[in-house]
Amino acid sequence: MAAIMLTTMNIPLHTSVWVNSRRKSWCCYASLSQPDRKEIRLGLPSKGRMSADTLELLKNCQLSVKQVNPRQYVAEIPQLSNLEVWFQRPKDITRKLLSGDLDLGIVGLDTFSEHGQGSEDLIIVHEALEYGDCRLSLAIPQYGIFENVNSVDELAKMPQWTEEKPLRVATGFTYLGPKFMKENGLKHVTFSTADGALEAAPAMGIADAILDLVSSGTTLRENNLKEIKGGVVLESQAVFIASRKSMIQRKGVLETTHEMLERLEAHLRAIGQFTVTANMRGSSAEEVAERILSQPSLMGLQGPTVSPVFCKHDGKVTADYYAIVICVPQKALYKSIQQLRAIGGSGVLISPLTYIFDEETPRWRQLLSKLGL
Ligand SMILES: Nc1ncnc2c1ncn2[C@@H]1O[C@H](COP(=O)(O)OP(=O)(O)OP(=O)(O)O)[C@@H](O)[C@H]1O
Ligand SMILES: O=P(O)(O)OC[C@H]1O[C@H](OP(=O)(O)OP(=O)(O)O)[C@H](O)[C@@H]1O
Ligand SMILES: [Mg+2]
Repeated sequence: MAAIMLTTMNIPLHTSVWVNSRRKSWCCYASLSQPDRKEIRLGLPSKGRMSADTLELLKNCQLSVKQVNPRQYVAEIPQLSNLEVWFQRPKDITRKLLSGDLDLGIVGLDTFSEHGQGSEDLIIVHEALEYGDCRLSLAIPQYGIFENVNSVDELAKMPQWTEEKPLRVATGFTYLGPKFMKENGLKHVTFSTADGALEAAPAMGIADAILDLVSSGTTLRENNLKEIKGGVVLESQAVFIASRKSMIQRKGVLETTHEMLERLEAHLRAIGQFTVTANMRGSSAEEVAERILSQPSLMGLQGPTVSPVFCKHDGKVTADYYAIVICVPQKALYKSIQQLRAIGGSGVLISPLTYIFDEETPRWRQLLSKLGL
């Protein structure tokens, strides 16, 4: 941790550092992009829903975060040299990427969209880390004047909303909320905000509608609220984000981004995929391959690997059997086994795949082109 302590103590004299004891995080109003900082900084969610799943994902990518104790906000990933992990609230991760105090981060797309506010300096490097699924959705009461209102259009057409008496919406999403209402033709709207338990606002008479995150829908139902057609502002899951400036200007950030992206993609691509090996009698590798390719569930990622199994008969080495290896998604597994058997496959072995490394990750190309490189 010596390097990290050095960074903290290296803050220039003109910097004002303030400690917010309630949130136990510190912010730095110094030179925003910190050009002299040598370490690469990755922001990860400090607590809440995203935290454990983020650490689990990185562990599965062989990027385990080493945290000395859970109350410490800084850690490291030994596989990634010169990288500091800073645990922060998701919204602060986005803000600190914008200010240049972090270079990389993992947050929900909802937080990214709300607090990133479309900034060109923030880039989504991987848009689907496959956890933290939820949607930002508009909800209204199931009762009273809303009983027969089931879509945003119907809500917009209600005669009740006027300049003097606008639709009152409670939300923590004060950037995305107004933007969505404007785009959907809701002219007379006012917003109020709160940090949590927004679902109580309509029953308390504070708001007519709420705009909040929904995953199971239980909280809405328990509070007699309903989602409406056209009311989903965005579908969210965890995303890997980076600062454009950092990737271009700060030494090592682009390389670290590449390594993380490769590992993330290799792991995520392998989820739910299995390698299937089997033996098959045949006259040649091509003939066996043709039989396999005649079955729709046996195509594999790039067609089957077919290798001869050599035996010695009467002093002569021949290949009567072929070993085949294919990659099959879990949902097609049983069908694949049936199809393999139908074409003469025997001794079928199945094992889960851990990583699939492609020649080049498709997202890496996209990233380079976004960066103009
Ligand atoms: N049902 C859900 N409700 C809220 N967030 C969800 C839900 N399902 C997934 N998420 C994801 O988890 C994130 C919330 O994580 P967390 O609770 O750590 O932060 P937070 O509540 O925004 O932080 P804070 O406590 O500072 O408000 C959301 O931004 C979203 O991406
Ligand atoms: O659709 P569901 O599965 O019911 O989840 C949605 C609820 O979860 C979140 O609240 P959280 O638990 O973070 O509490 P808070 O609103 O007080 O922050 C969100 O703000 C919703 O209220
Ligand atoms: Mg919360």
